[in-house]
Order: sequence, then structure tokens, then C-alpha cells
Amino acid sequence: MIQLENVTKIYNPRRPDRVEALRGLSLRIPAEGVSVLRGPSGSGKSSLLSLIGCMARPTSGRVLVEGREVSRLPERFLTEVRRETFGFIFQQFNLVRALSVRENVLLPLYPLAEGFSAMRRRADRLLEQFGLADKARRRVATLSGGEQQRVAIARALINNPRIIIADEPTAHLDSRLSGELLTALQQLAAEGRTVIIATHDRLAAEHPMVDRRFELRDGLLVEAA
Ligand SMILES: Nc1ncnc2c1ncn2[C@@H]1O[C@H](COP(=O)(O)OP(=O)(O)OP(=O)(O)O)[C@@H](O)[C@H]1O
Repeated sequence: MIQLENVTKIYNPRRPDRVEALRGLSLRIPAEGVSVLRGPSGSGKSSLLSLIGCMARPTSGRVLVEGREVSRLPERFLTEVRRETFGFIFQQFNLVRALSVRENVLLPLYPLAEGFSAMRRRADRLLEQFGLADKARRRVATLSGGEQQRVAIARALINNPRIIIADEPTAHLDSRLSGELLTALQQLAAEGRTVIIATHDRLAAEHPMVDRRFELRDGLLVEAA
């Protein structure tokens, strides 16, 4: 369960380009199923995801992840919570094109948390699971869109996260790949992981595999269903 209580996020608070991205938002995201945050560009979806994913702290208000208040944690603890708890899938997947498939999957674990050979075995198990075992040494730049998508999912799972955060994961994908990605995310939710997707892609937001939708507008929650 993720709870946000009266959360604000203000960028550049003392400058003329001050932006109030979240304006006192409260929200509860249950641990089960697939939740979608939707809303127009600039409504605050990415800001909200970065608070939930412990990549940033709110200006005011509280963020609780699995009952633990993360909004006040010092940076080094925040990094630890982030690594232990979350897997991230970004728009266009943020894969490093010049690195190999295996190196990309291992990236979230750097700096090395454990022995390299144990990590590599973990990466190879995931590559096997996603049908990429024979491509482990290929550079990502040489893969098809669908293969890159599977590398991105494998990378998000390398630390066995309880919560998957996906920011516009279907942007730049055709409808077949979008459907495959959503099905894969649903599968992760069925395994007991929390899946949170931010999107303004209507097809993704209204896909039948989505369990609940939160609508943002101008930094506020306008609807939850
Ligand atoms: N690092 C930043 N510095 C200054 N302003 C920012 C920063 N990040 C976001 N903003 C501003 O905060 C507001 C909310 O942005 P955010 O990215 O959270 O919205 P979004 O709903 O995810 O938009 P999109 O769908 O276009 O990604 C916007 O006005 C944006 O310009």
C-alpha cells in the first residue's frame, strides 16, 4: 500500500519560474493489481511517480510506502529503499544502446551490491525467462522494439522489487507492443507485485487489465475509480 497525504511539490520555490506541480494531493494505492495515473501533460503524473519511487521528496506532506514514511528519510536511506523496493520502466525504456543486453539488465545493481557472479546468474535467469538468453551479449541497439521492451522489463525485475513503476511505458510503441507490455505488467501484478503506470495514452489507461484509475488535473486528484 502506498499513501500520499496532502502532498505538495514545488519546483524552484524562490525563483520566478516557480512551478507548483502537486498541490495538496492525497491518494491511496492498494498493493494489489495494476493502478493507472492519468491526466493531461503537466498534470503532475511524473512528479507523483518520482515521490512514490523515492527519487525525490515532497515539498510538504507525507509519503508512506508499505507503512513507512519515506518523505523524511535522508538521501542515503532513500537510495536504499529505492533499490530494495522498486523496479522502474521508463518511456523509451532508457536502455543504454551501446551496452549489451546483460549489462543493461544489471545496471540497477551498480555499484555492486553483491558478488558479480551471483548477480550475473540472476540476470541470466531473467533473460532466460524473457526469451533473451541467446541475446545476452548483443548490443541493445541491435534489438527489435519488442526485444528492447523485454530487456526493460527484465531490468526492472533484477532486484526482485515489490513495486513496479512505469512512466509512459507505451509511448512510442505500436498497438501490438503496447498490448504485450500491458499483458506483461498484468502478469507481474498477478505474481503479487504492485504495478503503477503513469500514462496519457487512452488505450493503455482504458485497457481491461487496469484495476483502478486515478485522474490528475493541475496537481490535484480529480477522480479515482
Ligand atoms: N525538474 C523540474 N523543474 C521544474 N519544473 C518541473 C520539473 N519537473 C516537472 N516540472 C513541472 O511540473 C509540472 C508537472 O510536471 P510532470 O512532469 O509531473 O507532469 P506530467 O503529468 O508527468 O506531464 P507529462 O505527461 O507531459 O510527462 C509541469 O508544469 C512541469 O513543467
